[in-house]
Amino acid sequence: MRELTGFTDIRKVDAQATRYLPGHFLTAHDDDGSPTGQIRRVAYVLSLSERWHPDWGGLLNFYDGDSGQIQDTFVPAYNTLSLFTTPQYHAVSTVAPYAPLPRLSITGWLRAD
Ligand SMILES: O=C(O)CCC(=O)C(=O)O
Ligand SMILES: [Fe+2]
Repeated sequence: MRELTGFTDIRKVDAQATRYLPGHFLTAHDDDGSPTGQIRRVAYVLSLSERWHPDWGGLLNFYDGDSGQIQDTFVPAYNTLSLFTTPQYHAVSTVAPYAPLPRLSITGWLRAD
């Protein structure tokens, strides 16, 4: 991961398993860990929902700063690892009431603290 990302000071990784059900969401935030002493170089999302349709929500949207404009979207895709540098504004859109599956993933940060 150091070689892939170019951050040679990465020395640990944390992880959390997440399960978004209909109605779940994550509002815009930038993953800045400095208030708690964490140095988060790269965020990752390992998507584990076996199939997913964008109509079901749960989209990982990236904002252009805090302007509210969406500049990129990652749709959950099974067994796909998404990486992005932090801090960067992003959010997970609300999972639709009719989504037939939970949005499953393992997420965390590659850290230099
Ligand atoms: O689950 C995702 O796609 C992103 C989660 C996230 O942004 C976070 O936990 O900080
Ligand atoms: Fe995040």
